[in-house]
Amino acid sequence: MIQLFHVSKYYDRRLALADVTLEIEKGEFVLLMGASGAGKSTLLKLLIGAERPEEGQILVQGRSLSKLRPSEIPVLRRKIGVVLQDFRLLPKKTVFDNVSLPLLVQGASTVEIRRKVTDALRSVGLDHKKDLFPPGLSTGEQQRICIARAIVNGPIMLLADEPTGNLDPELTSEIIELFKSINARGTTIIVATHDPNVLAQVNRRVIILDQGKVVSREQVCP
Ligand SMILES: Nc1ncnc2c1ncn2[C@@H]1O[C@H](COP(=O)(O)OP(=O)(O)OP(=O)(O)O)[C@@H](O)[C@H]1O
Repeated sequence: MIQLFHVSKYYDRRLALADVTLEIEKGEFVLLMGASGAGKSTLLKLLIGAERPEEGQILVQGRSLSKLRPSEIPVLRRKIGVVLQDFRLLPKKTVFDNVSLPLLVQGASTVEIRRKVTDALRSVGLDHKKDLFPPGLSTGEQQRICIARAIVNGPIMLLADEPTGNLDPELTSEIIELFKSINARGTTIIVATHDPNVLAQVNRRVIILDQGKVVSREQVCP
């Protein structure tokens, strides 16, 4: 699904990722851990084509990202759902409209939008809140809406950057359970976090970054 070969990324002359080589299989649920500044977000940005490496090669489904034409980047993005710590929901749009945004951008039909948004909202258990506005929802619910928005396109992989950063341990558990159920349906999931609560609940492979280098890529437990 994802292969990185000797990938290095610099911001100006500052090294953010150093000679990273790793592989993530289809259907894996991987945690990306490391201290602040270790390079977790940078790695996720490289995978969605938001940043480009100065050295090395990144393949997603066997295709080299460096060989994608600019017009192909949006096609790649459609295959990848992204969940961030700060929700970035539009406060004046309903839950339904927020989740439908990625489909609207692609010019999906009204019928397709209704079907896919309803499915995504059901997956996160919030279809009954579709007509509400984000400020009227709890923090955990807002994060679940973000997850619905990220999966509405049926992505091949879901990348989450500190998705539980604003949540208490109970809500963190809810979100992790949701990721597990999405992963069980076949979506590859990569979660960047330094939250030990996430590590405690996700007994899967952990890739640890330290100052831009991969220092461990253990299979913690199947
Ligand atoms: N746009 C940028 N311009 C310059 N330097 C950057 C930029 N983005 C990240 N960096 C630097 O690159 C390094 C890696 O940052 P990155 O955000 O990937 O780390 P992180 O592990 O995600 O950290 P955090 O957990 O705090 O989000 C850091 O030294 C950071 O200061």
